[in-house]
Amino acid sequence: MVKNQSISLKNLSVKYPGSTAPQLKQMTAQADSGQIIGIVGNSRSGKTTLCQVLSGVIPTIISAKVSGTYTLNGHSPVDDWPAYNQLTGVVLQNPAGQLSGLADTVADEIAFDLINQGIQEAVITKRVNQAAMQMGLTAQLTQHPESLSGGQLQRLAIASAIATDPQILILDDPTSEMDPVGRQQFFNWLAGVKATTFIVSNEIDDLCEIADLIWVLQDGHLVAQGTPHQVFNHLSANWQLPAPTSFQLAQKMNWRLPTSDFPVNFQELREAIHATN
Ligand SMILES: Nc1ncnc2c1ncn2[C@@H]1O[C@H](COP(=O)(O)OP(=O)(O)OP(=O)(O)O)[C@@H](O)[C@H]1O
Repeated sequence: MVKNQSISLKNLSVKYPGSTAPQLKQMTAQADSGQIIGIVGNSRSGKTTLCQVLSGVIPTIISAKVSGTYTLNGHSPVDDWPAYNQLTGVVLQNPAGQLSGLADTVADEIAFDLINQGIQEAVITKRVNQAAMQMGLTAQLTQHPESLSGGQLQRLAIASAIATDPQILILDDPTSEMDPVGRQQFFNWLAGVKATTFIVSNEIDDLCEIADLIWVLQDGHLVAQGTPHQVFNHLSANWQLPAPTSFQLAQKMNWRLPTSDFPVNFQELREAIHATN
C-alpha cells in the first residue's frame, strides 16, 4: 500500500435508475490525506455525480447503482454511514437547498450540526464564531439565512460544513455565485485548509494555484489525473477545458521552464520568465 494514501477509488461506476449507460465509468484514482483535489470537466461529465458519491448522498439519499469500491480515510458510506458522515463536510450545488429550514439566524444555521452532535454550548459558540469569521460572515450572524445573497449563502453553506471540523471537504462549485473578491478570499482560505478537499470548479487559474491534484472527467470517464502542471501540459482538445492564463501567456511569449514545459501558475510563471531571460 502506498504510504499515507487514504483516498481510494477502484473501478467506481454509478448508474442512475432508468439510464441506459452509467454516468461514472470505472473510475480508479488515489489521493493522500490532506491534499486538495480539483475536479474539472465540461458540462454533464459527471462532476456532481462524483461529489454525490464521495459525500455518500448517493446511494444514501439519491438512489443509483454503485459498483466498484471507494473509501475515504478507510471508511465507506455503504459500510458505515454514520461514521462516514461525521468525517465529511459537504457543500453541494444550490446552497439554499442545503439550509436546515429550522434556523432563524445565520449563527443557528452554522450551529445546527454541532447541536445535533451534542457538543458543549461554549465549544459551539467558539466554532460558530470561528467558521463565520473564516467565511466573512461575522456581521451577518444575527441575520435570517434567507436574507443572504447567493454568494453569502454559499459562504454560509461552507461555514456550516467546516464548523464540525471535518477531515474531508467535498465542495461542488462553491464559488459559482460569489463576487470576484469573495471568490479570491475563498481560494486564499482554502489554500491553508488542512482537510482533504475535493473541489469542483471552473476556476482553472485558482485551482492551479492551490490544488495538489487535478482530476479531469469527460463523459463519466476519469481521463487524466496528476498535478496541475502535469495535466495542463498534456491538455487534450477533447476535454474542452481552457489552459490556465499563466500557460497561455507563457506560450505566446515562449517563456518555458527549464524542462521546456509551460508554467501553470504564478510561481511557475516567475520561474519560466527567470529561466528565459
Ligand atoms: N438524479 C439523476 N438521475 C438521472 N440522471 C442524472 C441525475 N443526475 C445527473 N444525471 C445525469 O448524469 C450525467 C452527469 O451529470 P452531472 O450533473 O454529474 O455532471 P456535471 O459534470 O456535474 O455537469 P454540470 O457541469 O452541467 O453540472 C448527466 O447526463 C445528467 O443528466
